[in-house]
Amino acid sequence: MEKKAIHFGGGNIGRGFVAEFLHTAGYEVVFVDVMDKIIDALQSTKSYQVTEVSDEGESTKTITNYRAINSKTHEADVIQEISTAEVVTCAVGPNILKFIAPVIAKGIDARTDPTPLAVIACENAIGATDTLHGFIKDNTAADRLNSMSERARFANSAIDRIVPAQAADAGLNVRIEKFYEWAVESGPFGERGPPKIDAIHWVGNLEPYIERKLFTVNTGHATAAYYGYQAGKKTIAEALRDESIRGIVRDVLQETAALIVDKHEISATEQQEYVETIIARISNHYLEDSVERVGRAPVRKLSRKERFIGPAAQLAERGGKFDSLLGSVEMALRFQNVEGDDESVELAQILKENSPADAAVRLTGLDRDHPLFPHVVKVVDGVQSDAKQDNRASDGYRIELSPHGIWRIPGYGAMEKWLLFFSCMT
Ligand SMILES: NC(=O)c1ccc[n+]([C@@H]2O[C@H](COP(=O)([O-])OP(=O)(O)OC[C@H]3O[C@@H](n4cnc5c(N)ncnc54)[C@H](O)[C@@H]3O)[C@@H](O)[C@H]2O)c1
Ligand SMILES: O=P(O)(O)OC[C@@H](O)[C@@H](O)[C@H](O)[C@H](O)CO
Repeated sequence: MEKKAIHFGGGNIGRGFVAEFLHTAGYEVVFVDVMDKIIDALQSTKSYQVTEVSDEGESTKTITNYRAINSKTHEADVIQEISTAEVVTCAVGPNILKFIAPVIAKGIDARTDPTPLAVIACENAIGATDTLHGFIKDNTAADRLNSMSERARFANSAIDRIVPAQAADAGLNVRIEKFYEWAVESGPFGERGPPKIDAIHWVGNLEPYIERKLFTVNTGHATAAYYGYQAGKKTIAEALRDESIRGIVRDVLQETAALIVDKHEISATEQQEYVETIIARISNHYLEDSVERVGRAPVRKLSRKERFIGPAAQLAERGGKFDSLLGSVEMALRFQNVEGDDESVELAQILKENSPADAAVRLTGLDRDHPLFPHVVKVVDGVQSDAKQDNRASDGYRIELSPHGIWRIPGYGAMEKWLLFFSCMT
């Protein structure tokens, strides 16, 4: 019988990465999504194309052998498919895991196959599969919990491939970078071993892989996005062509490199090479990756285990340097009321309604006695003070040099951008 994988989230990484590699590994892929447009397109086509773009040119693969189900309207079908599949993956965003858990729990509960289902969440988050597992347990009857490992095994993953938002007329086709890395824990599969998916690098200990990825690729990416946004840049590549932003990204990645080298068995030379590869990857101008996509969901990105506070907190605990990371935190806090980004509106509201310390707790989840906490409160205070000044700004303008060497008139987004441009030119 043909191998079957169920993939939640037919978006960019779902179609351009996970489904591509499941397809190559010989799986029929059943996409599950809630967006009618994506489901309709997947149901009415027999193939789509994944095109890798790089300096070496373009290379296209055709993905076939898939079906699609809308879980909003056909939950029973999804349960039935999960009950007879080998693998369940997802790439829906870390905040959506709680919504897909109930249907996965029902599908797992309905299984009779002696081989447990392999569940792998492919999100940019530390322990995303553990988080999903927790929600699945919450949706499983108490008397079925002890035997759940006979029906499903849960493995965390680190997934790396840049898939920007696609052109409006692209349909299902996806343009992506050539580079990819997919590391998944092997331990949860025990003696039976993991499923055979060649693109996956199975590892005993995922922590070095996920921390190195999140605290280099995503920390650098988000830093370029937030500084780039303030400077009026459209894409990450454009932001990184600006020497001052490129320098800031390098400074931030020096700090996270110190943590990674100190904590994991990764040499300084190896990490430096990795940093250079990442800067080259995120500078790829063929991808046209917008600063808004990479900066999306700032509340999530400012949270405790995420790309800025995660490494800065660990560096503070170890007596390391973290001021460049604080600069990225400041720029993330300034990513407010961005069109189409609900979290950027929520961020503005949180900053408006809370004291600096309360806002810092709410956004970062840091304990008040953590060594990083007073530094974050100071940054929050600065951003809030600027917002208050802006409200009074009709009386006149205040021009200041930010700690990161950027001239700005706080609150005057567009003028900040011109001043940054001007300060970079002089
Ligand atoms: N794009 C990248 O470069 C990249 C790379 C590595 C990891 N990731 C991670 O992959 C995840 C998805 O990112 P993306 O860029 O593909 O986002 P995306 O917005 O393109 O795709 C998300 C998809 O999930 C679907 N979805 C939302 N709620 C759902 C639900 N309840 N059930 C089923 N589907 C649902 C959406 O309709 C959408 O199709 C994120 O965690 C992201 O951090 C992205
Ligand atoms: O997906 P996010 O919002 O966590 O982060 C945005 C980008 O940094 C991210 O999608 C990268 O493109 C990806 O992590 C590269 O592997």
